[in-house]
Amino acid sequence: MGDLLGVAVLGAGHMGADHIRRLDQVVSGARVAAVADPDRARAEAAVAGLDHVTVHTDPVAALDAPGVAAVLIASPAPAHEEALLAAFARRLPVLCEKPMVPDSAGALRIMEAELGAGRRLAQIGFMRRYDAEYRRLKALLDGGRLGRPLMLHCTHRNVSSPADFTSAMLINSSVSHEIDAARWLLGQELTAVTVLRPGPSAGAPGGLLDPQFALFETERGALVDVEVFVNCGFGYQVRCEAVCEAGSARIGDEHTMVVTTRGGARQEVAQDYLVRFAAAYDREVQAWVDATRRGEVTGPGAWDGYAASAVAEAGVRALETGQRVAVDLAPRPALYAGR
Ligand SMILES: NC(=O)C1=CN([C@@H]2O[C@H](COP(=O)(O)OP(=O)(O)OC[C@H]3O[C@@H](n4cnc5c(N)ncnc54)[C@H](O)[C@@H]3O)[C@@H](O)[C@H]2O)C=CC1
Ligand SMILES: O=C1[C@@H](O)[C@H](O)[C@@H](O)[C@H](O)[C@H]1O
Repeated sequence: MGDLLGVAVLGAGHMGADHIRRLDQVVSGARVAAVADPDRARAEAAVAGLDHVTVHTDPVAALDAPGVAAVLIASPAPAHEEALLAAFARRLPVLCEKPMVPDSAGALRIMEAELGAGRRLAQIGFMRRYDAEYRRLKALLDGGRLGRPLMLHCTHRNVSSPADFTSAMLINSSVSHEIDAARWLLGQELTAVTVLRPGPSAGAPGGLLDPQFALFETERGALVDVEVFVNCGFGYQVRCEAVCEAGSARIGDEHTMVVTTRGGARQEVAQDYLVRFAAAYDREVQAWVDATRRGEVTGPGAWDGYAASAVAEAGVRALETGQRVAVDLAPRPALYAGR
């Protein structure tokens, strides 16, 4: 047990509990050493049957628990900044669920703290970079066979949204995935955003502006559009089509079983991200554990978390004002060069 990476998991809700199961049963080289959740019963339930795990209601106490050498943050986004800063103060490497923080000022504080630590410590949970389909698309675009990418058409649908979901969260929680994926796929920063919305769906909880349609501009003239619809009621659908000068490529069509019976065929549709992206989360956490054990950070980092927060913040302003909003990105520190 001594040579396994001891991980403190902060937050034992949907993602935290799933990551605890993953660390315990799927990933090699790590173990859950501590868990923290203000809801103690939830934390205890998430680690039931695991040995040598301490349970805390205070996340900072979990960082100081015996055997903790790394941290996985799966608390709600407003709690991420405090947890990241506490981890950095202890030089603990972190895998932090997206969004890194909800606002760009908080994201700048995170980068400053990491720069103060003198080395990269944080990986942000943009798991699409570990999804097999997204990786194929990235390799195809990088290979140049399709020519210069002109547009990405993206769809992001959830069956339903959590009770506390706000109209801003369609952008800074849900679309944060497309913001990161577009930056990564195109190798470009996003420079401006416009958000339109049809009349809300009858399926949207009162007051929620759902669906929305975001249009991003990039630094080298590409366009990225995203339909986000978090109470569509019928399926978890995440699609992306790249349209390039010499061809197009599309990922995310249902990749599940097709059952044909007399007179018709029926195709399954995933109902949530834990199913659609199960393998991506597995690869993401294994890659993080492996890199952490080597003393490295190889995945999307604090710069990517910052860029996503800054673009999302502009997107929320675009939603609220109905205007096109330019993204104001700080200069990229040398620590994050080339990523
Ligand atoms: N990568 C992905 O596809 C997904 C990422 N997420 C992200 O994961 C994070 C958690 O989301 P969910 O698990 O869906 O939320 P959740 O609401 O199911 O669970 C959050 C848990 O954190 C606990 N908590 C609240 N404050 C805390 C604190 N200060 N320290 C420790 N725990 C605290 C809550 O009691 C709750 O048990 C969010 O950042 C969210 O954006 C969520 C869903 C999918
Ligand atoms: O990250 C996620 C959630 O937080 C978000 O609320 C969902 O819209 C996304 O599909 C899921 O991947």
